[in-house]
This record gives sequence, C-alpha cells and structure tokens, in this order.
Amino acid sequence: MKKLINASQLMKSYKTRCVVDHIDVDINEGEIVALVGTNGAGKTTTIGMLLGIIPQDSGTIKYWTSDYKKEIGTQLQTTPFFEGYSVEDNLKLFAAFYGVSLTKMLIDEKLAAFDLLQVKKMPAIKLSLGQQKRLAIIVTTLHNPKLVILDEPSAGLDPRGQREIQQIIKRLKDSGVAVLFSSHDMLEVMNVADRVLMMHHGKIIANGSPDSLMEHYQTQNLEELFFELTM
Ligand SMILES: Nc1ncnc2c1ncn2[C@@H]1O[C@H](COP(=O)(O)OP(=O)(O)OP(=O)(O)O)[C@@H](O)[C@H]1O
Repeated sequence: MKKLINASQLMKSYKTRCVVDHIDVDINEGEIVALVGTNGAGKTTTIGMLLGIIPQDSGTIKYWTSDYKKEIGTQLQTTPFFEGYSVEDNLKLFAAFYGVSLTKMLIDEKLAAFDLLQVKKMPAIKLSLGQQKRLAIIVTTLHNPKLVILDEPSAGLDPRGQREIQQIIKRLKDSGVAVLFSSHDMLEVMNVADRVLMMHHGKIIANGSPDSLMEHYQTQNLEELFFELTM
C-alpha cells in the first residue's frame, strides 16, 4: 500500500513539557484512520505537525508529494466561514482561494450530496452546527485532495448529525480519499475506521484495526479497550 504520510519519531514540547513523545504515524492511500485519546493526549498537536502548521521539535515527516499542503484537505475544530456571505458564496470564496473554478451546477451537486442545497442562500454562520460541519467538509474537498484531515468532525452533534458525518467519511473513502480524523466517540470509530491510533500522554499506545485491537487485548469493544489502556 502506498504511504501518503510517513512520520517518524515526532516530538513536541511546550516549555519543558513533552506533549507529543516520539511517535510514528503512517497514513496509507485510501484508508480511514481514527486518532483517539484522552483530553490533552496530543492529538491536535499531532494533526498540526502533520499539516505543517506546528513545527515539530524533532522527528521527520515524509509526504507522498512535495506539494502536500495543496493536496491535503483540512477541517480544524472550527472553520472560519466568511461573515455576511451565503453558503454558496462561501464555497465560491474558498474555491477561489484554492484556485478551483466552481460552476453553479457543481456547487448545487456538492450541496445536494451533503444535504445542504436547501440552505444555499443562507448566511453560512447562521447554519446549525451539523450543517456547518458538513459545509466545512465540502470546503476541505473542493480541490480534490487525496487526504482529508478532520479534527473532531462530529463533536457536539446529535446522533443523526454524527451518523451523517460518519457516512460522509465513508463516502470520501469510497471515492479514493484517505481520511485521518480525531474523535472521542468509540462507537463512531468502530463504525468508520479501518485503523485506530490511540494516544495517551503524548505516546501512541495502540495501533491497529478495531477488530485486531479488540482481539489482541481481549475486549468486547473499543470503549473498554480505551478504559483499559488509558488507566
Ligand atoms: N500552544 C501551546 N502552548 C502550551 N501548551 C500547549 C499548546 N498547545 C497544546 N498545549 C498542551 O499540549 C497538550 C496536548 O494538547 P492537544 O490539544 O494536542 O491535545 P488533544 O489530544 O487534542 O486534546 P483534546 O482531546 O482535549 O482536544 C495539552 O496539555 C495542551 O494543554
């Protein structure tokens, strides 16, 4: 399998506190990887380093392409939509930012696929949280990236909103896009992820498919595994 990201011995400290402690992270083409862990485990910092936003103190990150910043789609915990602009106009502005031309038809197609066509003319910042999260994911995919990185994409959503995000992640995979997402919801991770990276105190404490991890640690589900490994 082709590796999109191959990060080795990544380390980050703030002052004297090591928050990411010499971790290895691989992302393969077309796979869905869930980054899970306790609050403060270092997930967002890890994502920031993989995106080139946070410089690592040591370690190396190899990407499949030299132009990786253009080829990765990102949705961080909050997406800053342009205030006063409609959903449609926000998409046009982000597309212009990415250098992508969006026809009216394509905008409608994308909005329809994410169940947002009916709010096309609404100011983006007035959308419900679930709608904003879906719009944010459209933004991440405007430039047809090979890898999408989502930081807690379903946080704060009701079960239906969560399920919609899970379906979107699966659809991205079906279209050949690899996804790295962080989550605190172990059921969601079970439903969606091909592989789980579990972090605790800056270290990766488990790495494998949900089934292989549950078998290895003899647990019934991922939540049980999480409690066992993060005690
Ligand atoms: N800029 C910063 N300066 C100092 N400490 C920081 C900074 N950014 C993060 N940290 C600390 O690094 C640790 C890891 O933070 P990080 O946000 O990566 O964790 P996380 O796993 O994403 O947590 P959560 O699940 O709560 O979002 C935390 O203790 C946090 O307080």
